[in-house]
Amino acid sequence: MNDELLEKYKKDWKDFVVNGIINDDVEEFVKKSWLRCKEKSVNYNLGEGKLIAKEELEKEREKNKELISIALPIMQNLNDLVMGTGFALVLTDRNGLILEVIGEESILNETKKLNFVPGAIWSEEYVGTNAIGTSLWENKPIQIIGAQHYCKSHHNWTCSAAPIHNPSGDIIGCIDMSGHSEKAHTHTLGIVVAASYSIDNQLLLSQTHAILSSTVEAVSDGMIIVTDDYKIKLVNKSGEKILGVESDRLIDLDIRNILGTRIFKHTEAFLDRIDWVFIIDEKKIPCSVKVSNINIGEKTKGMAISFKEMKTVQHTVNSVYGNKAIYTFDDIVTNSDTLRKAIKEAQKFARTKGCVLIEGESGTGKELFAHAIHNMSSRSNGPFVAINCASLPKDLFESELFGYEKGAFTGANKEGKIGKFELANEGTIFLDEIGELPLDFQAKLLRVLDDFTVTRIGGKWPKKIDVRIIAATNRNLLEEVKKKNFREDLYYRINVFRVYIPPLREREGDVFLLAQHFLSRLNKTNNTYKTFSKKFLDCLNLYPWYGNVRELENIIERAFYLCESNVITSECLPKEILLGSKNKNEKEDLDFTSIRTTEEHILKNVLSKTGGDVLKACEILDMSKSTIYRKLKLLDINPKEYR
Ligand SMILES: Nc1ncnc2c1ncn2[C@@H]1O[C@H](COP(=O)(O)OP(=O)(O)OP(=O)(O)O)[C@@H](O)[C@H]1O
Repeated sequence: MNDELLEKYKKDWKDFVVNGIINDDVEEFVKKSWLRCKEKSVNYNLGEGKLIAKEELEKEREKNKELISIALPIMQNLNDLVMGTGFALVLTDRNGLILEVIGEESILNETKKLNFVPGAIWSEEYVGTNAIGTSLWENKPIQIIGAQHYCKSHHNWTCSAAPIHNPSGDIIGCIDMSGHSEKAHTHTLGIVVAASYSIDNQLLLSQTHAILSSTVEAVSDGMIIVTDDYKIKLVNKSGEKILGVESDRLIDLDIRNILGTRIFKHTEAFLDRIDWVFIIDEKKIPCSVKVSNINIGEKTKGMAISFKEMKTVQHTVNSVYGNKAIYTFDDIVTNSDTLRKAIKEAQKFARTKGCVLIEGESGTGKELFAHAIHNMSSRSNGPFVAINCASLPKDLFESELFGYEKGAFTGANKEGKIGKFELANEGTIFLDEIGELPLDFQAKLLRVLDDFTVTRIGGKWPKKIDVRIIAATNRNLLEEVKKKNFREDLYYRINVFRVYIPPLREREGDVFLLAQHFLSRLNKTNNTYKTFSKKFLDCLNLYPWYGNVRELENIIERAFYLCESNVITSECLPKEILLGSKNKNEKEDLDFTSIRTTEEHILKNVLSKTGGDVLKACEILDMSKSTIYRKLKLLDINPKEYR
């Protein structure tokens, strides 16, 4: 700095402070600052920074923790560069409070005398025009040389300061470089400006990183970030939970050690989710995985791997579809010794792992038993997936039971579909009406039962499944085996434990007991106190109940709602029950052919009334969908012919 200029500054200062004259060539920002100082009656003979208490300084440093942690390393680098040139580097908060000072010992000893130390406020208000206070006021980089300072004690100094901004653009502090006035150089200001930009950028990066980290932590999926050379750099909390390890153990590990190499060659994994297995400490964790490239410009700099445990996928689908067993053995109402014996046996079987075959006429309670067996088994916390083999179109068997990969066939869901066997993993699959299973599918089912693996349609790898099979039928399966409608090997495979549920007409006392049971349930839900008339109960007792408990349940419900008084009378029974009960003995003597003929007659009649609409026919006949389809098949009736 040339001496002439330093002398000129001194003269300008004297003219202003002593004579009250502002020379025209005084720089604008200096002029404005001097006027502010005068207005605030700053004492130009003082100029020592105002010290705050130690505890207050600690509080302020805590508040500015992030700023200090980012700025300090940058200041230290700068200090190493300018070492020996007689400068001190200072960091302040937004009010000019000094948070950090670094520099050479000799210069720090001098600055101490002016309270140019941590804990001192260097705003214009306390020390007049100076680079720190003035740049914070002006919100721009400022250099103040010699007598441009308002206070006389700073006239041997030169300071250059630049404000620091947070990512929203607010001033949060400033960085300053101070030295003797003869060392003043515009380059010093340039250095300070570069440092403040660098701090601004680091703050922005730190904020972006914080946003990214909390986003990654907020997602419920597991997430792993890897570099382009497969090194793991981040694992979120959900990821740690799914994989059962802390991220410390995974950081810097090659992802291929736990996910294999093949997935990274699989284009599908980059386009969509794919089922894959993590292997950690020899433990296999099947997951649904998606890999996404992290691209910066044209270059791939790493990958983001998101994953869900297959168990969670299975659990979500099961809770949406309500794949749960709701009944227990306590829900089975009976007075019959034979049924009690069946319950005892079923309870024994429930505790084993073997397949159970439940036989009984339609509506006897086979599904109820299946629920109860599942709920008493060790799999009771797992899913219970029921599938009715009679109501499933032949073409859909495989896709429903085994699932399919996306794009496996025309018309398939484009995301692919998880099959019932996979959904039932660690639980039970209930194959109702197994006797209706087409022969070609029986062979496929047998293969599943042999090795407990399933391969989705269009899938490349078989998946191991852990399911218990409960099957039910209202046919005489052994007869079907003899007729070659059912595979003998499959019959013996599923018939490990057999439960036979006797028809309602053979269960003494059950009609009355169940009728009362259904009535109290209805009374409870409707808050009523209805009872049955004696004649009503007599009619029930005389009726043969070929539709079993389901038919009885429907009749009671119908009578309950039809009957307006508190006593349910026989008038609320449908004609066929009244008629049926009158002719019970005759009915029991009917041979199978005559029942078959009657059923055929009724079904055809109803179908012609409903125009071939099977669902409407179900309603009219109080029959389940599966029963009606089974009967239609048995009687060789094609509903389409009635349209
Ligand atoms: N012993 C019982 N106690 C209470 N409710 C019963 C009993 N048996 C059957 N039910 C009820 O009767 C109805 C029919 O039972 P379920 O569906 O289990 O019969 P199913 O033999 O599986 O019939 P289908 O062969 O037509 O599928 C259900 O509402 C069930 O809750």
